[in-house]
Amino acid sequence: MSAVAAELVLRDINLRFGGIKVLQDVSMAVESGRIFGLVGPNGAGKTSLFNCISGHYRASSGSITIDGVETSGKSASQMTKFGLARTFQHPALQLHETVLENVLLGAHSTLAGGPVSWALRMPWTTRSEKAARTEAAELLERLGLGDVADTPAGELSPGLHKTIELVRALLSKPRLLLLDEPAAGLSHTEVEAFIASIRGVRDDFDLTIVIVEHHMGLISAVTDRVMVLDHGATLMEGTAREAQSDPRVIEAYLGQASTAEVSGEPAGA
Ligand SMILES: Nc1ncnc2c1ncn2[C@@H]1O[C@H](COP(=O)(O)OP(=O)(O)OP(=O)(O)O)[C@@H](O)[C@H]1O
Repeated sequence: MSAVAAELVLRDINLRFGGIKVLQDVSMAVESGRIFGLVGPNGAGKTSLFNCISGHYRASSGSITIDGVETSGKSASQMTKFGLARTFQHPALQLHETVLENVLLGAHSTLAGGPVSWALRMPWTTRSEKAARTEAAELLERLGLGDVADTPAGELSPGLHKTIELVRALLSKPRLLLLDEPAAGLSHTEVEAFIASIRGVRDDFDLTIVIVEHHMGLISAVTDRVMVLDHGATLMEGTAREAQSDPRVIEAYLGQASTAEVSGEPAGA
């Protein structure tokens, strides 16, 4: 598989848990190299859709393809081989380990050999691990974490935890990157830094990116297109600007306790 940004196509995705319909006939197409936003009120089904794409959930029906190859039904670890990496709403880090060690957890899918040769520390494994360390250190530098590479992750802010997760995802050399609420818990300055860097990351690493996010300022600044989900179904698709002025979207958000989300104010900044 060539290392070119992936094309992602979803057709009629349905997801049910018992009698609950979490996703209903959701379709979307993300062209290679685009940054695509997935927005909608709380409980709309955004993370569930991510989970279907990343193999953490199995869709009840529908098709998911990456560069035309069917991937629905594949496990999360198999999806890594299709060039997919993701971050989570709540980063799962080893807080006592250093930033570098946490990032290296993302390198296993690209290390030579397997668990047996890693445990026996065979020469090719050691070489590969050394290369991963160098690459991780370079990536940390590139994303502004070079100075804290040897600091325990627990000593850093929640915003920097998100960056560690992003670096970890990039280390697996993805072609398709799913970011689940990258701005949640970030300060205003950290959100601005993320906005300033994400398009460069997309270009430098030749990625297609899908972002779930409530922060409409961020979505407007970085996405090419967005899809709005509500109650598990597609409400509209278009540019972020079109979404923000769409009466259906405004109404869906007005049903929520806070209307700040659609007006572009940061959530929790
Ligand atoms: N494993 C599961 N079992 C049962 N219901 C689930 C499961 N996962 C998600 N759901 C339900 O699916 C619906 C959509 O949840 P989801 O987390 O995908 O929404 P979301 O749009 O990401 O919300 P938020 O913006 O608050 O993160 C919710 O009603 C949720 O309770």
